[in-house]
Amino acid sequence: MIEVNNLHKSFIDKKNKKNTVKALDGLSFTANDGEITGILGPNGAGKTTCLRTLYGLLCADEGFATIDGISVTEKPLAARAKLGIFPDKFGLYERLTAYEQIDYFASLHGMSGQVKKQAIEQVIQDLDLGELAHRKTVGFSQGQRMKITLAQALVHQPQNFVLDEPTRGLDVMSTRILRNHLAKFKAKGHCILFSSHVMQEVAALCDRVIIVANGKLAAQGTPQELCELAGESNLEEAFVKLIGSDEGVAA
Ligand SMILES: Nc1ncnc2c1ncn2[C@@H]1O[C@H](COP(=O)(O)OP(=O)(O)OP(=O)(O)O)[C@@H](O)[C@H]1O
Repeated sequence: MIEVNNLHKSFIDKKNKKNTVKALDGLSFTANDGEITGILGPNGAGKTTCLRTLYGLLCADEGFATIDGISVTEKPLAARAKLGIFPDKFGLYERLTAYEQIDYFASLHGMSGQVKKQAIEQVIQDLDLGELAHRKTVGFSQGQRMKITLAQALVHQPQNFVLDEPTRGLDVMSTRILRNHLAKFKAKGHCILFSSHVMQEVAALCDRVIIVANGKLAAQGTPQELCELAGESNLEEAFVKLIGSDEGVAA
């Protein structure tokens, strides 16, 4: 379970240090086990800032976040051990093979010996990476890169999984593979939190949707509840009504 409580984060404009940008302004929500929770918001709403705070890349000015009850600031390593991360920007070490890349991340999570070997083989099998496993990752397609990133996020079998716009740049087949995996993790009782501004994806996948605008919670509920709340028949119209603008909306 992931809990975000009253998160505040401002950035100082590097050119004009008197200017600050408020990225998070008291954001709170919970993402439960056995559910896919979507963070939906227009460009600049604070989605990535929130997720970066969860995985310890940013430190909130105020408020706190916990992963399975563990504070991400007080016990960052213990919190990270419970978390698989699919970040907004991902790179592969192109001199390594896919297997070596996954192995490296498994080692970073403290795995070793036979346990590590079995975990790598399991994730390679689960994500159908057999043919790619011993190729160097240089030249991998976007979908292949996505799968390796997914494998390195999952190799330590985390209970919670955070993804920042995971389907960007993916074709239909890769998007379907990713969606199927998210549905499988959900069925096994994992907590999945992902950000998006693609309405169809959120409506199709999410049990609950957190709508963020200007760094705050604008509304939350099932896609159906949000439509009812806004008095609209589809999530896109409901979203526009609930945030009071159509800026940054992707259909
Ligand atoms: N390192 C930074 N320095 C300055 N401003 C930042 C920084 N990171 C984020 N911001 C600002 O904080 C606000 C929230 O940005 P964030 O990337 O969290 O939004 P987002 O909801 O993920 O947007 P998008 O959908 O466009 O990816 C924006 O105004 C952004 O310009």
